[in-house]
Amino acid sequence: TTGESMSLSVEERKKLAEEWCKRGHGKLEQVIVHVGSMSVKESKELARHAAEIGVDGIAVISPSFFKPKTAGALRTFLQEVASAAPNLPFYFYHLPAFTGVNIPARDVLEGIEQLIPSFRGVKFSGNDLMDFGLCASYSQPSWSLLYGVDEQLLSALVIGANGAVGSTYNYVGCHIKNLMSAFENGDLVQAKAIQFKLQELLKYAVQVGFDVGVNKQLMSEISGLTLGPPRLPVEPCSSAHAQSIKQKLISIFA
Ligand SMILES: CC(=O)N[C@@H]([C@@H](O)[C@H](O)[C@H](O)CO)[C@@H](O)CC(=O)C(=O)O
Repeated sequence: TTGESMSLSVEERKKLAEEWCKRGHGKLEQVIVHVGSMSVKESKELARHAAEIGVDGIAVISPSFFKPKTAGALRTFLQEVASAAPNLPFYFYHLPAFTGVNIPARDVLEGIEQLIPSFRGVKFSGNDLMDFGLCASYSQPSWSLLYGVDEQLLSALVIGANGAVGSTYNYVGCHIKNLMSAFENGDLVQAKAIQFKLQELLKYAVQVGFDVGVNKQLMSEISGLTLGPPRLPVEPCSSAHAQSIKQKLISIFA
């Protein structure tokens, strides 16, 4: 997922983007690199680098230390970053739970297509489905509306999401693909059944403790790949903790 890139150094971020491009070639439909940062200068450097290595798009989260006070200020920040890679599809990444920036995404979109000709959509990771609906009705046909609250995906699909990016899709991705296909085929009974399963899993995970460190350990336990510990201040999660969530997942999605 994207948010974790904020804990990496610029050099690490560049290296990671290069590896994703290299290893994703022929396997992934698209590689979209997050280039947001507290420093607009650093963001522009990452955007230029992303263009050089041939990514398919870039996404940007709002700075969160000195927060933009208005939608206009945030748009100007995004415009400045986009100008460093004007030919790359550009996405605004709305992640209020982590940034603490609660400016409605719809306000950020106002007139953005004039300011950023490469603008191609939003990754919307907020809970506010009215704001998401307003983004969907403002959206242009060529834009992607990627929804990022996994437990609410079906509601967002109804309102206009045409894609999904979320942390749990690292291990329930195949079920979520089925949810999306069921929705496209008008099979709401099946779509709801899958959404309810994911909600049940997340209810359990939140009860026992669920954060980025837990999610990372869970990804390791499920994939069998050693992914390493999270970076401080995120605390590592024990194997036993992740295993209990894995067992729940197996029993729910069996
Ligand atoms: C606030 C948050 O962590 N949102 C997640 C969701 O995938 C979330 O983990 C999931 O819906 C469970 O609540 C993603 O949208 C964001 C994310 O994974 C990231 O970029 O780090």
